[in-house]
Amino acid sequence: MNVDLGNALETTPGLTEETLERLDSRVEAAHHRIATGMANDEFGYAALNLPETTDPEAIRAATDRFDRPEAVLTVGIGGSALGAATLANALESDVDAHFLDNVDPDAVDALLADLPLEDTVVNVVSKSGTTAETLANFLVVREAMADAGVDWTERTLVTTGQAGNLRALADEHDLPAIDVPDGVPGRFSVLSTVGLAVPALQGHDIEAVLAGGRDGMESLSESLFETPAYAYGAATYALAERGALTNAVMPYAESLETFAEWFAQLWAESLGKDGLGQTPARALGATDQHSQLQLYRAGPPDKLVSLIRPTERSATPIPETDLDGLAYLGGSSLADLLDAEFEATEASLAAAGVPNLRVEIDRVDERSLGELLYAMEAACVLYGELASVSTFTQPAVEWGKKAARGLLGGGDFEEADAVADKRELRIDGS
Ligand SMILES: O=P(O)(O)OC[C@H]1O[C@](O)(CO)[C@@H](O)[C@@H]1O
Repeated sequence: MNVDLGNALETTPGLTEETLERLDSRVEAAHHRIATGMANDEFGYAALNLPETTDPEAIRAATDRFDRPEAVLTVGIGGSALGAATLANALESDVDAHFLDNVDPDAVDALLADLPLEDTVVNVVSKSGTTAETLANFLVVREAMADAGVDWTERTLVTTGQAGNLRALADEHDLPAIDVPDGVPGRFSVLSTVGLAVPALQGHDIEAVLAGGRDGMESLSESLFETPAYAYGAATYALAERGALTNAVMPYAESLETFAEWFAQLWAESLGKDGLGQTPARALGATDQHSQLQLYRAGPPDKLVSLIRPTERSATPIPETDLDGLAYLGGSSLADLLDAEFEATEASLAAAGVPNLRVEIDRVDERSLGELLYAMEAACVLYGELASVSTFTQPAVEWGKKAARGLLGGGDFEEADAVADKRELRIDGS
């Protein structure tokens, strides 16, 4: 993996090599804080030890009993789903992976109607074991299994903490249960039991994913000039300090579209604190050149664009044609076209003075994905150290949870009362 900061120099907002040199002394201090946190397995920093502390055999001990199912349905939300979804949606498998990470009844009903429940493993994941969406969806899925004549206790795998409703359920029904790692917030848990059970069920090489994580771990150093993850974290931080309050993450690979969604939680939930943060916008190349690029290039100078691509991809030749004006495409490949568009978009943004960072991985495979995911986690931790925010907590999400629970009669919460006080200014349509 490599990171190229060249298109963030002399842009608006922009950096200089002197800025980065000065920042590197702060990166050194932040690295020592990170290294100490890792050495002591401190809350949050423990996530950066996962390539070493995750035991693939413990995962396989729980998943191997489900001999190559037709499908895996993960019931979880946020970090309990997005890591596994990133890996499942990036890698090919003949085991279909589905994710219920929302409580939209139409979507849930449609998915359950299509799933071969008799040959589906239901993978219920919740660190806390109390998340309303996850537990509600599980109850609905369990009833659908019963209605289909499927013994849910034979088709359900639980990944959860040592306490909580899911742990109690697993104990009561003797379900295969995998422990979530201690001290690791959900958004940092992809390189653990939380993110790797689905790839294991799909037959992917989870040891290679962890090896990629180790590649990222071994690259950590005292200098941003020697560590791609720190280069990315330091540059995004410094650009935010100069006004780039949006980070448009634009992978040029369909297989990395879900990665942008995973990144969005990691970046927003970790860094959005105390009035600070950098809004992750999800985009996809080349598609969003025909959608959001107009804003990125000609809108307010308040953003950076992260352009991500694999350097190796399949070719898919474009047939020769005598169609007027299109002959130039013939004989090239779709890969040639996509890479040309990547480089053209990069140059277009630079020409307009819009800072953009290039992140390249060798290919979209287990090891490269493991390194990319680890690197972005390390980049996020470094950014949080430089910004002096509490990277590993997410207190702001609790208000809404209490309000929703109160509205459903799940307790007496003043937040629910506040919902009733909503100011109205309605304009009614037809
Ligand atoms: O794994 P759990 O405890 O169900 O939490 C799911 C998600 O909800 C959050 O706690 C936010 O509400 C995320 O941080 C987490 O990834």
